[in-house]
Amino acid sequence: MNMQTQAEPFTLQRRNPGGGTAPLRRWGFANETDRLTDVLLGSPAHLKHLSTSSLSRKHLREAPCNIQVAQAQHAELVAAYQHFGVNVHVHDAQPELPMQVYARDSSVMTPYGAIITAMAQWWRRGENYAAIRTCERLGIPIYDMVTAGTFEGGDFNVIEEGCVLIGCGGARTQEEGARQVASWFEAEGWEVRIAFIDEYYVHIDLMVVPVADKLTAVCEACTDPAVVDWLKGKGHEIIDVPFQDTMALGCNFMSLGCDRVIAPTSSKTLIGKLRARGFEVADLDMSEISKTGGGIHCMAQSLKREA
Ligand SMILES: NC(=O)NCCC[C@H](N)C(=O)O
Repeated sequence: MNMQTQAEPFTLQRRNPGGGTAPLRRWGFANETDRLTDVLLGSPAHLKHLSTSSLSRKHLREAPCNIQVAQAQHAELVAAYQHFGVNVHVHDAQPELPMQVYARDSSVMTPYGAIITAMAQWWRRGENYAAIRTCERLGIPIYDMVTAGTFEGGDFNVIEEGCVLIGCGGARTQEEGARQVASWFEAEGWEVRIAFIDEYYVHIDLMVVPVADKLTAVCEACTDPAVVDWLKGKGHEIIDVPFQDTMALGCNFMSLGCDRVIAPTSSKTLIGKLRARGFEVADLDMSEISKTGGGIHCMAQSLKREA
């Protein structure tokens, strides 16, 4: 029997309310640092530089994004995934969705299927419906959909197998949404920690991103020290990313597993520390596209990772 015949059928709600939902065979991952085989990206075809956050507003005032350059930078990102042998899946581009390039946010992959989130800003809400269609097209069963307030995918941060850090800034992910998702994963037997952050930072994946097993990049200058202690208490080594780099999305990179990382060129300290540890780092100039408020991690959703 091949993988395809073993794949679970597409469904709109796979979650077992009492917990014990079976992990998927065809899609998903145990953690965010195993070898990435399939990634979901969004097209920048209809990207617009909108006033979405303090960070994007600052660039909008000073030097708005050159969309053509941003699109070329995104093409380099796609090429990098392909270079590393990752299968790239892309949402169908829709002119009504100017932020669809940030594929991390409208849905979230889990070991049990995708969560359809609930975007906070009206110009991103349609991305949730588009994500349902993408799941149907790719045959990814939906675990569940967020119905209690708003919840954005950049706030669902799998720290290690069976452990998730949920960001809650209020403006994007509301406490109601965070608690609903937390309750699902607690029922599955996961350790769940909610991190309250200032809405200035938009999502928790601006400041905390897993690199490898027990190795996590954190901007210690803006991350709650209790979260840093919690990570250390779990045996994680921390790679500290400077505040200024973090504000330029320098802590927002993608682990491909097997000591390979895609990171923004501007994040010199992180790249230096990773290379010193023997990591292969593909560094890409993301400076133009990131003016619109997100980085490499925000633009990617792991669909499948293999141990
Ligand atoms: N996970 C992320 O941090 N995503 C970045 C989203 C950027 C987009 N301009 C937004 O503000 O929604």
